[in-house]
Amino acid sequence: MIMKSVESIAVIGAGSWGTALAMVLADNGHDVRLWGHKPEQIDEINTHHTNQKYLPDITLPKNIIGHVSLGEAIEDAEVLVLAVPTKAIREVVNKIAVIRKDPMTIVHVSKGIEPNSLMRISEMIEEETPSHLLKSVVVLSGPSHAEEVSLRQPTTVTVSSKELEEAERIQDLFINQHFRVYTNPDIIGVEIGGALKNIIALAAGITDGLGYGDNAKAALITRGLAEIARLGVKMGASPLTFSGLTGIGDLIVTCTSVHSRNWRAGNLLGKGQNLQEVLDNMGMVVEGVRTTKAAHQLAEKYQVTMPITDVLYSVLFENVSAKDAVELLMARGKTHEMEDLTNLLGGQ
Ligand SMILES: NC(=O)C1=CN([C@@H]2O[C@H](COP(=O)(O)OP(=O)(O)OC[C@H]3O[C@@H](n4cnc5c(N)ncnc54)[C@H](OP(=O)(O)O)[C@@H]3O)[C@@H](O)[C@H]2O)C=CC1
Ligand SMILES: O=C(CO)COP(=O)(O)O
Repeated sequence: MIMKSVESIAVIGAGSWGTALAMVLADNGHDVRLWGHKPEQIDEINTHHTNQKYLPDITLPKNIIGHVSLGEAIEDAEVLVLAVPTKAIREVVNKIAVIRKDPMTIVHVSKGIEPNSLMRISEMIEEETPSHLLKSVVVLSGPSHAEEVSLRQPTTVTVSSKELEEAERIQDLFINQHFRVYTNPDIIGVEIGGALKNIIALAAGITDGLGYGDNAKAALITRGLAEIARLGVKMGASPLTFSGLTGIGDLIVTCTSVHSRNWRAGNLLGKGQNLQEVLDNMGMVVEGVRTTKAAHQLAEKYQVTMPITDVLYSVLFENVSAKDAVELLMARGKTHEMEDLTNLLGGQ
């Protein structure tokens, strides 16, 4: 039994992931305030202890208190868990910065890269928060579908921060017998792996939707990992991070699960629906679409070859058909699987 001190924690964003993480923190005995911007949803959370739109048929612990007032939610909470889609991060952090008086630790759990600025989420948070208000930024990431976490099924994640002690402190807040939390000092690798796996999950959904099989999916996962790592290392990440939970781990869970919104969106695209139709019907965030735009720009900036990202970009934004995209990938010029052959051959 792990003994924990009780903290007041504000979870900002009452969608699937914010609600599931609020449950983990509430199970650990913390005083959890869950902020959402829809009064009827917060009323449902406080009255019925449910969040039917995002986690149907799950009963929430009674120590999760819903708030529509951001000021009330973050008051006295030294740790804030940001669980909104990447495109809402700046807006929400701005609102917090206006209200907040004391320094805070922000834990973000979102998986995306901002197009054009090409910033990781921790960088966006740092840019939007006055330095006297920001104690530290921690990212929590890894193979973790909210649907399974809310059922208290075994799950492993990683936390990372520029300050190891802060990551360890957040590890302590979340860890329990169902939810195992590791630390990793490589914040660049953790954020890049979490964001870019959504691109590959969209592609895996597409090949499933087209009727291709396990060979295609295994190819996407392994070659997807290769291009994510290639970019990540150029951006300053450790190559080892991509063989961990936030790299291959998250790729596996997202490319192979019907829980994944990115996989589901890709699947519908593969079956012939158009992007707008798919996104309109999803009702939840599909991060991989914007991140494909950002990764396409990153590949250009860092001069990295990212064939899967490139063909997915052409499907999403240039009207190339899914079937043609797969043919384009298969018809690429021949190449070596491992890029650094000299190292593999022992320096010969
Ligand atoms: N779901 C999962 O299993 C996991 C998700 N993640 C990541 O977590 C992040 C959040 O995803 P998830 O919770 O699943 O997404 P959902 O679509 O389930 O929920 C998003 C929540 O954010 C709210 N929101 C959106 N825009 C704003 C805004 N401008 N201001 C305030 N609230 C806003 C939505 O409100 P509304 O209801 O009004 O739309 C909703 O409550 C994503 O980056 C995702 O990649 C990471 C790991 C697992
Ligand atoms: O990141 C996730 C699981 O680790 C959730 O993926 P989706 O956003 O595709 O549902």
